[in-house]
Amino acid sequence: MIPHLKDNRLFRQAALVAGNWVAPGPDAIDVRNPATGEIIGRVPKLGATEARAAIEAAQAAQAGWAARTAAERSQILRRWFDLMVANKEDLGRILTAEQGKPLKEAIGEIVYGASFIEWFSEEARRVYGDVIPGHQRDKRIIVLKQPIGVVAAITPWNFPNAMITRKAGPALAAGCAMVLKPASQTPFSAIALAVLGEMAGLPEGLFSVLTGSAQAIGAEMTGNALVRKLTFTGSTEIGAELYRQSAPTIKKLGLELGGNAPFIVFNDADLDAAVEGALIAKFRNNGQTCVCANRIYVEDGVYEAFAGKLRAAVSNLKTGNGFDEGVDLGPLIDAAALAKVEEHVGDAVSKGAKLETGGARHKLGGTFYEPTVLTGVTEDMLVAREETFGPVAPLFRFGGEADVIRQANATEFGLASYFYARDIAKVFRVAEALEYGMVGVNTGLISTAEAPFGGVKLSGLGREGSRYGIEEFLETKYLCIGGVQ
Ligand SMILES: NC(=O)c1ccc[n+]([C@@H]2O[C@H](COP(=O)([O-])OP(=O)(O)OC[C@H]3O[C@@H](n4cnc5c(N)ncnc54)[C@H](O)[C@@H]3O)[C@@H](O)[C@H]2O)c1
Ligand SMILES: O=C[C@H](O)CS(=O)(=O)O
Repeated sequence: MIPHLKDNRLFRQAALVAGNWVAPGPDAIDVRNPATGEIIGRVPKLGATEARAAIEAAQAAQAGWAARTAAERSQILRRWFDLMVANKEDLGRILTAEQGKPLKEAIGEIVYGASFIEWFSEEARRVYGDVIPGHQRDKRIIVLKQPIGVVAAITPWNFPNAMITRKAGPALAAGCAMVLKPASQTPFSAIALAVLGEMAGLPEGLFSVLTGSAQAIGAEMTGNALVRKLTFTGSTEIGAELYRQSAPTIKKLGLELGGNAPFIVFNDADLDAAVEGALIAKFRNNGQTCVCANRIYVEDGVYEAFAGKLRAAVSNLKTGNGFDEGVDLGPLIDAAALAKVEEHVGDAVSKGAKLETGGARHKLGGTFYEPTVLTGVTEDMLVAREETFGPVAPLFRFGGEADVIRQANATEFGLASYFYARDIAKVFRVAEALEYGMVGVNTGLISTAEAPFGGVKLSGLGREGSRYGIEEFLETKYLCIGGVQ
């Protein structure tokens, strides 16, 4: 159970399948608090049969949902948003219990996640088509935008609320239905969203939440022809597998995948602002975000000054249980995540990097790790090539713009990137040269519902959020009307 909830209806140990709540069976999945290892609850282990039932119910519900006016859909989404905000403390407590991030940060994610429902409750009423001048005297050309239909969504553990609403918001606003499989580590945030969705008036069967076997549920989602769009957020490896599985039914795909973000500090940067930006871009969610600064490049002229400021700031970060007052960094999600962080730090130090602060498991034990700053990092180290996904800030030195652009782009990923500089000509040159879907200029926090979130290369396909985000859930139909004399 989750202590101190104001409304215990939000913590439900069940999955929502085709409008029915399904309780855990004998093969239930245990969900643990990553900070303590304690079991906080259990969810049913569902598979292809339940996924198929949910998809068929979604197909049936979607037609009626799409037939409603845009204003009617907008009003229900707005109620969903209002309920999320009204219950943000409870939703935050559920999120901290299953994911580990500090409660203040978890509530921040609820507000951020709710903003996608708010944004797309507004976009719902602005899905416009076109009327195009005919190519012949008797022809009229009309372009319609129509909902793609049944959408399958698979989401990760690191943002167990916002990665769902960033998909459900535009999908439902467009008139689609959704079958969701959340991460098994963090199902209760998704279930709480479904509870609030029912309260808001989402029709039965329109939104299902399936907990259980990722492979079995995923195979049904990718193989079932009724599913016309698959939207996935997670690792590039799994995203590529789902891409392959979806090919026989030619589904529309949305892939929000891994990252390897460079964070560049030029000689003319505001160093204090750059340190503040690095703290956010590197240590938000304990370094477990896809847009985290994975490589920090600092120009020769300010390297020592920046390294000293960052070391001092990181040394003040407090690691602990997300429910405890004043905690900045929670636990890593599991032992595998801890092992990867240790591997990256050990590899860097063995190849000559210097530990400025941290660099070891935290005295709290479990999956807690000390916030770490490394200097003297070079391109041959693992941290240069792989997504660390933990509280490790590796500082590379560079000399000159061309050098750092080459280093920054030397990766198969292309999600987020950041740089600090004040010369306006340099700002435009560097922003245009970086091969990424998103560029933060003099800021370390770029994620917002107003902007198109997404990447290039192995970081994925499509965009989420902004006016572009709803297009991902629409089909374009062209009418050619003849005989109009
Ligand atoms: N681009 C983004 O917006 C974004 C956001 C968050 C996380 N991520 C990326 O996700 C990764 C970390 O998250 P993760 O560990 O949950 O990723 P993951 O790929 O292991 O899991 C993501 C989701 O896919 C499911 N899954 C796993 N194997 C599957 C299969 N064979 N078939 C169907 N579903 C399957 C999981 O249960 C989970 O729900 C990192 O690489 C991170 O960069 C990207
Ligand atoms: O992990 C990456 C998510 O997209 C989190 S956020 O959108 O950057 O907050």
